[in-house]
Amino acid sequence: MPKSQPLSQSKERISNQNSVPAAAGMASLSSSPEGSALLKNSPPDAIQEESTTNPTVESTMSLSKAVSSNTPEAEDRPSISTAEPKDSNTAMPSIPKATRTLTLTTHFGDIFWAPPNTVLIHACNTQGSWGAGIAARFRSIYPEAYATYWRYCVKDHDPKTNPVPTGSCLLIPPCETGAKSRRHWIACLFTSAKYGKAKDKPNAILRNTGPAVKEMLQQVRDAKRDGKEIAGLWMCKINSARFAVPWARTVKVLEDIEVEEGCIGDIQVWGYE
Ligand SMILES: Nc1ncnc2c1ncn2[C@@H]1O[C@H](COP(=O)(O)OP(=O)(O)OC[C@H]2O[C@H](OP(=O)(O)O)[C@H](O)[C@@H]2O)[C@@H](O)[C@H]1O
Repeated sequence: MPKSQPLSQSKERISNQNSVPAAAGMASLSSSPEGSALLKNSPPDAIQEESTTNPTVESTMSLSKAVSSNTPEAEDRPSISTAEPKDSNTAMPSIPKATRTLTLTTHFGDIFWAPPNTVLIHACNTQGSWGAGIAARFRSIYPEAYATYWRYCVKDHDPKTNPVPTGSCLLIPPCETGAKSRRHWIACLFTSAKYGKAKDKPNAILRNTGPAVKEMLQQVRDAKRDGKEIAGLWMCKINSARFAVPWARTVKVLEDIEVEEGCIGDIQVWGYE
């Protein structure tokens, strides 16, 4: 396990706009639109229940059940009894699957302690800059992943003419080649177009966060389906420092995200506050 290192809150920005990083294996996974809600077809009288599964951690789980509402009235039924289904089950409406929402557990410590094959999740701008805060730590620990992020933002897209869409995610597989390098996936959530004073407003950052996380969950699911090893999802308190969005507001967005079938539904949040 790597040693704990002090949080980097340096105000200095590492200049990167003018330097082309060393090449690294491209690892962009394609975007897909937001997943559809499982209860889209629920009858209007569906009952919603909310329960907190574990009060000691920040977690929420929503369950929804549907009640039959489309049994035909007696007068609408055909008078010939053979038209009635013999097995009453065949007349039952299909019961929608329960939906679950994302569960967060909070942990005190450094996100870079994660075991191999963990996905480390952080918030990014679309300009190709990991210049400050935890992003600068990512840049120094994972230079080849940084090169992939930079190329995606600046070469595959163009910050001025064809920027990476906010509300999307770039999932970078483990790609460091150094002897001592850590084998981590890195999920870049594009929650703001710009950084510094030009960063998006908190409400826009929050609007971008839900779709970006959903896309990340889908990309992780697809990677697992392709046989890739994913040990779990670890996140820092995204948006909360340089992007200036109170952490509690981001938590609310995260805990409302519906987890699609086959997707990991738990994220460990690591930090020192
Ligand atoms: N080792 C560690 N383990 C666990 N948690 C750690 C940690 N080190 C720091 N934290 C915490 O991680 C949270 C996020 O803090 P950040 O300010 O970095 O990120 P943010 O999401 O608000 O903003 C994104 C923009 O910040 C960057 O820099 P630039 O704008 O480019 O200059 C990017 O490039 C984006 O654009 C805070 O709770 C820190 O305490």
